[in-house]
Amino acid sequence: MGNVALKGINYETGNDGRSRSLTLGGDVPLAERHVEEGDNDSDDPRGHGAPSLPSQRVLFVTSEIADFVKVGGLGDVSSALPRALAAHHDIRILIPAYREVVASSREIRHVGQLPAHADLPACDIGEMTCDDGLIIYVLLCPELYEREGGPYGTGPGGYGSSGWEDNDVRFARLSLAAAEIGAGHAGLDWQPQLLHLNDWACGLAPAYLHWMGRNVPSVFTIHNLAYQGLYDASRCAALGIPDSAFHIEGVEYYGKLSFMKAGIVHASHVTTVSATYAQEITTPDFGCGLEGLLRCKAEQGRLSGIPNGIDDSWDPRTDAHLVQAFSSNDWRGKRANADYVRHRFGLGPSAGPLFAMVSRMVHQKGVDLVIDAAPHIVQAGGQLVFIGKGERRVEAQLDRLAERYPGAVGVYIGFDEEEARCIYAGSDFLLMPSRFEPCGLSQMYAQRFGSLPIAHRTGGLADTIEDGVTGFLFDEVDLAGFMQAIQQAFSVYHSTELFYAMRRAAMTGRYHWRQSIAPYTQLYQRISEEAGVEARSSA
Ligand SMILES: Nc1ncnc2c1ncn2[C@@H]1O[C@H](COP(=O)(O)OP(=O)(O)O[C@H]2O[C@H](CO)[C@@H](O)[C@H](O)[C@H]2O)[C@@H](O)[C@H]1O
Repeated sequence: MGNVALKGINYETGNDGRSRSLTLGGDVPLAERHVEEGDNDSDDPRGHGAPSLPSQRVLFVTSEIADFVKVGGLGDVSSALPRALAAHHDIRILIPAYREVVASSREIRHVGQLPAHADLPACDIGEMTCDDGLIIYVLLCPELYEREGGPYGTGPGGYGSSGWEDNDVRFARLSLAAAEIGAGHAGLDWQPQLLHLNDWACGLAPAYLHWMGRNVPSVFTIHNLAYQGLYDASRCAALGIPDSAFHIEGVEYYGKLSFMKAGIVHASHVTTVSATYAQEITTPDFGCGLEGLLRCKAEQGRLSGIPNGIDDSWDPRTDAHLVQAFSSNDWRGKRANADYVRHRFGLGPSAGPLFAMVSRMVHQKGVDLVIDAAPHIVQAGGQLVFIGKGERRVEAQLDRLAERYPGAVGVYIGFDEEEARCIYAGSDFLLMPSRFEPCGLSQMYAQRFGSLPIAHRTGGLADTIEDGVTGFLFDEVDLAGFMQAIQQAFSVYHSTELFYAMRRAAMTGRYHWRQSIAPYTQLYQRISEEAGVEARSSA
């Protein structure tokens, strides 16, 4: 057995070359992990401790889904979470019929129709069935959704509401369609018992149900509170929002109409995607002006955090996107991916660590800090690759960085899932100094692929990274704090045994969607029972 230590962490190597354990301070086990390949998933398809509660008919409403259109993490969640929940529920999805959806080779059967309402046009509902049986309802309205460009606009809008000029109409139409399906008004032969709505683009759905006088329970999940869907108050009439709703207890946010606030106010329950972010958004630093309302929801027991997971496709042993598969028993594939990434990004061969950033390039993600840290990383013998899309100014800064450090910094401005997977697989460290991070999927993907995240201790990053065990966390979002964590990463990198122990620990992270089935099932059950009680008492 070997034994090395860094900052209070003792590391023991097992004789069999497979079992490892990490302890803090040498005494108290912080995380004892027996690293066996393949032990990270439960055999129980219904999930860890999934309760034997009744199955529900759920309509999962989203503005992006990785099967067709993905801007960021919401696309991944929309593709994976309903599939995990389908083990226990009759769950179907509603998305706008974007150009990519209509152009896909899947058959779309027309199954429903919705009339115009205020300035929201009439539309049809199509149904498509995925290979795995998942049913997706698509909202057919070519004038709103069939366009060249992203789901929110052509620019660096991210989840923003300010991309396409008619985004208020586009996503009010989606919200109203969800409400109409929920109310049984769409002519479908299927009616959900509850709606599961995601982010600002679906925020008006529970509000429309409320204005219709329909008691359909709903979960509203906040993936990112910073994007709120704010519009001029004068747009209310066009969107079919009653005048009486425009007040501080309703959809008004400092004189504007807020889709996000509508969802929070009117949904039966609000969730967000990690326990820490659920707490953070009740404070002024993270609440984006909605902290008072969210605190109130929390006090009523109507705000909770259910962490995201990752799906089976993120497995370095089987991922066909990788240059070569690998596992914690065989690192040759990891090295082959690193060679590919270095070549692909024009970097020279190096014995130093490869740092990566895979991200929407926006202020939230702290890319400015990474740009400031880059010269220090290069000077210390590291290399850096960036893949991302976002604010034009940031993209230009990244291009300049690559020009300044040829052979040491590589940049790809764009979105490419396959390259992103190779980068997770090939890199040694993932940089994620996010100012806030509701959950974050990238750090989980990186861990799974043996790349240690270096991240700000916030939101889901704080919940999914064990500092010094499965990655590195720093407390203040400033260059000094970030650099300290980077320096720690360098010293771990040069302490080979510890580095490989951390890699192995990171790769066994138990972040699977199956773990979300039980908490969502309990929540669905609770809000359905409450809605039933309410209906009986008002009958
Ligand atoms: N250029 C590129 N090419 C290819 N892939 C790229 C890419 N840029 C980013 N990605 C991918 O986009 C996804 C990003 O997901 P994250 O959850 O990390 O952040 P995001 O801020 O988008 O999500 C928001 O919603 C999710 C879901 O709830 C929360 O986890 C998160 O905290 C919140 O900010 C990952 O799958 C990543 O690999």
